[in-house]
Amino acid sequence: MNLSQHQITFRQPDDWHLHLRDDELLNAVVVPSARVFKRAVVMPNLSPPITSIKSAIEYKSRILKALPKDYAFTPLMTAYLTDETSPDVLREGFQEGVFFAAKLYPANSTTNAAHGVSDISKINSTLEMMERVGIPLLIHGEVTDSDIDIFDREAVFIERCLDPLLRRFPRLTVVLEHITTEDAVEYVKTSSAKLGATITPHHLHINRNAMFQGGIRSDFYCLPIVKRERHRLALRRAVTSGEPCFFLGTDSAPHLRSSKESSCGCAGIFNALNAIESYAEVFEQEGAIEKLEAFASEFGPAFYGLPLNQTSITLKKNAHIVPIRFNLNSSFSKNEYLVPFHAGESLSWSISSPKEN
Ligand SMILES: NC(=O)N[C@@H](CC(=O)O)C(=O)O
Ligand SMILES: [Zn+2]
Ligand SMILES: [Zn+2]
Repeated sequence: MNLSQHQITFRQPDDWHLHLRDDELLNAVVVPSARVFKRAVVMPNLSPPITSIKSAIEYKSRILKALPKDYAFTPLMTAYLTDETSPDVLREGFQEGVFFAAKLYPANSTTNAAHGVSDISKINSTLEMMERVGIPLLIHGEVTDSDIDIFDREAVFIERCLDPLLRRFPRLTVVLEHITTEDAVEYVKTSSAKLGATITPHHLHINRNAMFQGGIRSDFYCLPIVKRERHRLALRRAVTSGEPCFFLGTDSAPHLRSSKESSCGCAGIFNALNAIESYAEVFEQEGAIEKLEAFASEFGPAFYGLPLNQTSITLKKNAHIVPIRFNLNSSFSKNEYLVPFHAGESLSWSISSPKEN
């Protein structure tokens, strides 16, 4: 890492949790991610979800086709687990290099999770196979029981589902995605090195007040829902702790304006436009900018046993206002657009294009 007051150059980062969507929206959102990140773990919660080898291969080729020619970007594809997942298909897809990991959405826990797993015991044989073969399990860690308060769903998931799962499958590689609580930070930190966690930029910046600042603000609604201030502070300590179990995953989750501004708005924050700048802001505020590289570019590959990127990126001290809209092309209705995270706010760092070392 080359660090001065005005510029930081560091190993090119990867995004270990990303929603790229499909079709025209994919074409619009892939570029902001691919201009910064070398690799990204692409979430399979499309409609219909990515459950077969064929659909993953086809989706990957649509992603690559949506990239400008000179972009070197590797999408790492995931399989969406359902009650009906065939362990043989998953194993074959992994061994052929199509699937990088499998994603567990508890049924109805989040966007496009209706086909998710209704009860973890239903996928026992799949989990046994994953542990044996070495397929990582990525988890949206929230229970869905209506009697559990939405702010407690992650902590209850850890206690009721994750902890028993890790006891049953101690050699399974597991990532608890987009953690949002002090409880998750403590649990992951004190578990075996087989358990890691991704942390988003937005959960480092906002607490639950943001959703109700002067009115209801659906742009700050995502799942797991943002929590109290003490949880945000615990997450900030986690990312700057230098603990290798915590690594970067933006969970950038674009939804069209009509889906966000609605009486039943979708969960998800589109942060791909300025994700690395957003993380840099946090690390600088915490007086730990020198810890950014390990979190963004080293702990993820180390966790997954992948090579480190040999390219680098440069962030320059260049305060700028984030646009209030990310416009879409004419294939969308003219009322549609995306609102980027930090819309209208000032961020201190700007990225120059990635370059070779
Ligand atoms: N994070 C979100 O609020 N939304 C994600 C789904 C997810 O990651 O849970 C989406 O796909 O929109
Ligand atoms: Zn999720
Ligand atoms: Zn997500």
